[in-house]
Amino acid sequence: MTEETWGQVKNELQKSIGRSNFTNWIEPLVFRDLNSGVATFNVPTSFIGNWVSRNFGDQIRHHLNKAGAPVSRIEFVVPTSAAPAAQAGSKAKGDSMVAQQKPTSERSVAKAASAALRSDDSGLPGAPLDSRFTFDSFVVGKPNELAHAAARRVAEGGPVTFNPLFLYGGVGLGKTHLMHAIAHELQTSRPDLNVVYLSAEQFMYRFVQALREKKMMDFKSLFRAVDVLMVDDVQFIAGKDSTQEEFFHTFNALVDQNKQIIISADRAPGEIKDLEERIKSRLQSGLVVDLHPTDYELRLGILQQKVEQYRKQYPDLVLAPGILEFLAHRISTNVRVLEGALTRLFAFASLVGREITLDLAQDCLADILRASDRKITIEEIQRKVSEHYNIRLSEMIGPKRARTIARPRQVAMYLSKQLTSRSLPEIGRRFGGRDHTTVMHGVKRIEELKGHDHQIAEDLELLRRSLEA
Ligand SMILES: Nc1ncnc2c1ncn2[C@@H]1O[C@H](COP(=O)(O)OP(=O)(O)OP(=O)(O)O)[C@@H](O)[C@H]1O
Repeated sequence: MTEETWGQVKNELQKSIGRSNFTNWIEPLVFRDLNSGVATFNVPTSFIGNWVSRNFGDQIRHHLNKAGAPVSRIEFVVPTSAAPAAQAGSKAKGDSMVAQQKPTSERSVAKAASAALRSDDSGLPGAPLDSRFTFDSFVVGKPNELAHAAARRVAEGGPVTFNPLFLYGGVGLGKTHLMHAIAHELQTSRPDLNVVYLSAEQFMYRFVQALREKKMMDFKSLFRAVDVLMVDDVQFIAGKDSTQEEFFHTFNALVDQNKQIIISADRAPGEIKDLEERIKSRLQSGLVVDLHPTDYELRLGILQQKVEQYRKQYPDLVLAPGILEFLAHRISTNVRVLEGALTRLFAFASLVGREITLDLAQDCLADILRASDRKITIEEIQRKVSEHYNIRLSEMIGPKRARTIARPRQVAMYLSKQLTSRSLPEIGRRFGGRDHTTVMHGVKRIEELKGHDHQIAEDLELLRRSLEA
């Protein structure tokens, strides 16, 4: 990749993210080199690197690939001579921040936070939205239909019926996408509303900054003037006592004014460790919906949609039959990985000017395919089995011995033994600390039943297929 390509990409980025974002976040990046698919940029501070990685990483990669640079990952490096600055937290989506600097001081957190506050034109506390995350580009399938329907309802901007809307699910399953989609929709249909989206991490930075600069009143009034507040990845504030406290007050103030709140996390409120009980119960008081792991059909739908998008720019793209089915089958980790695989495949094919065949896909995605080799977890088994028999997950691992609970529990134990490499004691531990002999007994019982009880045999087959999908 040349300086010129980066120049072109910068022009594209300016169009898609707006001038202010561009000046704050993209202009400070200095292209260093491109090696084995990794594009490296110098950044003045790790805060900027983390922010860019989180908020614009996918877009930068997308435009680089479009401009013909085969980039699968982006790294941001703070040159050692640069002054130490803030660490914006460790979570960088896909792309990474290579920190070559001293640890964070509180002062630098405050500095970083003030950069964050300046990040939008309006002076409001929101973070930038990704223009690609809309309802139109969100593919709906069984695993996410409820979350999608709830998000749609909130996006209508009508009277607040459930508050908060709490969306949870594993990495890369579309929580951020749905939240941005709600924000886009509301910005168009209800421009009068003050809609604010930010991550829990950003909430904390702003809070810390306000404390240090003795501007708590400003902070409070800024957040209390919001009509719709969306906080992404709320698990981040677990264990951070004063941030939790402030979050709780903000939350209550907004709910009291009947303002809509939307929260996301990687797990259900009750399962977030080190989160105060009163916050957990507040978070549970509205509608809690989860995004289930993708199934084969949803993955295929997402891939088809991405190809359609891509075809608009590259009408000559030739895909051999069965490629998308192959990818949907083999890459079941998360949607981000699936998208990354497709982007890499397109970039590679356009670089070498070849049709995308199964061989090419296997070759160019070998590492992703290896890493995605399906690993079924006991938690997934417990969840699927509870759903199948319509019992609660807590009952599955709880003490009840009634047949209606004990049988599904034994089925889940049996499947855990069959489909994972966990030992009997390990399985016992995951089932509410049961002894390995209990697990052994459960597994044997199901083996026996399977031989003559058709219903059980059918249940097992169905569950196995859905777990391996
Ligand atoms: N149903 C879907 N249709 C289309 N794209 C999707 C869908 N689900 C996820 N994606 C895409 O997958 C990528 C990851 O999604 P997103 O960032 O929303 O995940 P997340 O649940 O917020 O993950 P994390 O826990 O890492 O924050 C995005 O590019 C998003 O557009």
